[in-house]
Amino acid sequence: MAQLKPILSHFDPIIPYGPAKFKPDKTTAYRFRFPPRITLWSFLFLFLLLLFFFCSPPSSTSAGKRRSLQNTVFSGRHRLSPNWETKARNSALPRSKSGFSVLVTGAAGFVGTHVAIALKQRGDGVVGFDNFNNYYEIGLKKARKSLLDRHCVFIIEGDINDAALLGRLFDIVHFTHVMHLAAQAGVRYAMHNPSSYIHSNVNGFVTLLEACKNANPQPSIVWASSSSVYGLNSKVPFSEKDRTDQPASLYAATKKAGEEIAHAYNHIHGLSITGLRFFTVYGPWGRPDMAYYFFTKDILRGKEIKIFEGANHATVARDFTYIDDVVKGCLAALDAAKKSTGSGGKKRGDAQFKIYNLGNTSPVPVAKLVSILEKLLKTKAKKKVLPMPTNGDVLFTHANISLAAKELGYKPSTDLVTGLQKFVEWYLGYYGSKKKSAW
Ligand SMILES: O=C(O)[C@H]1O[C@H](OP(=O)(O)OP(=O)(O)OC[C@H]2O[C@@H](n3ccc(=O)[nH]c3=O)[C@H](O)[C@@H]2O)[C@H](O)[C@@H](O)[C@@H]1O
Repeated sequence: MAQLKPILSHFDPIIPYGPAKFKPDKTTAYRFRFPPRITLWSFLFLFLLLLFFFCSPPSSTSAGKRRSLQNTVFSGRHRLSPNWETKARNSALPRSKSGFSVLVTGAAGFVGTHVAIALKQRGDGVVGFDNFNNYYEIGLKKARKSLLDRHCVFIIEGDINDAALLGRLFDIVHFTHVMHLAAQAGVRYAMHNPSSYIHSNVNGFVTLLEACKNANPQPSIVWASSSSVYGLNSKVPFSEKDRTDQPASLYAATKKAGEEIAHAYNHIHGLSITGLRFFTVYGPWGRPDMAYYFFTKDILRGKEIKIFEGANHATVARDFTYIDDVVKGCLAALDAAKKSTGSGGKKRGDAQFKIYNLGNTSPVPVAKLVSILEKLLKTKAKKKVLPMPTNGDVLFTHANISLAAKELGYKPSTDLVTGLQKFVEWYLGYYGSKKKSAW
């Protein structure tokens, strides 16, 4: 019985352990009948059964515990397809012996979809992982999933906070690499839903790193940090050596926290970790919460768009980076990632720790972005110039990419006009083919 107390207390801390001081009121007391003997025996049997269930020792290996997930159809709030394990194993198989086996988190997201397809196309095995949350239209995420299906990339619907599911996944697939792109993105949304940033970018990241740490073999990790970590840094172009201790948004703060957490896991557990600071990535299959995307939608609808400017009419500019260039940077970072050194959750030697900027090195004012869109859409925008709200935005971003160029061979080659042209073509095709007008 001594063992039972803490277990029961876990389930219902209100249940008292000592004899209950239960005083039946008179109305119930007079109706009370002593139960028949058969009922008493049934209760006793049930009680012993429960006692056996709760007191039986837990499986000695974490793998044993996870095995119980094998036949689970639901994990958290997510629905797993009945044969998800077989599908994941198959999808993770590289075409050649030297190919990677990569887990791509956030695979139904913008960058995740592109990276997963690029990896598959070059012969690597890929398993996608995404929680399909409703931060923006789920229909777009489902459409990206269909695209992944067509490229034979299997995607698990799960949350990176689901430690049991991740543990089970790492048991059945020995991933060589993890491309971690699942995150709560968006700079301004952090004002509305701050906890979602902590949930995904801090808790979720730690849960994933724990799973990687415990995996045998440990995978090498490449993950998406953000240009926003430079915050109020005014030294341009932004170099990886510049200060990143002045975040201007909670989003930036959680990405910066991610970089520090990654360092701790690298230092303690021997995980090989590479962080990539993305600079305003745009392109086909992009994110509807980003300015270039909703500007396109609003220009076509004839709806007013707001163009922010700094104090004294200072220009607001971004180092917009085209998706194909970022994908090349991601793949190069995976290729350059050295192996993790830990095993059995313990560090066996120093492991690689890297951070790279992946930008375009040519900032463009937001007003210029709008004029390019106007030309491509052959429609005049209804513009309203407003002071930049103090909700997390920074005035400008500009990447110094010499480190990524030197160590990854990273060389962005798409200018904003070319990239936006590809985006607009995709946008018109995607929403046009849905037969219902998006504008
Ligand atoms: O590079 C990054 O690290 C970040 O890039 C983007 O953040 P942001 O550059 O702010 O991109 P948008 O939200 O698309 O904004 C682009 C520009 O348009 C401006 N803007 C935005 C909205 C608006 O109504 N008007 C307007 O002028 C913003 O001030 C900003 O200068 C992404 O949303 C982040 O998830 C990402 O991490």
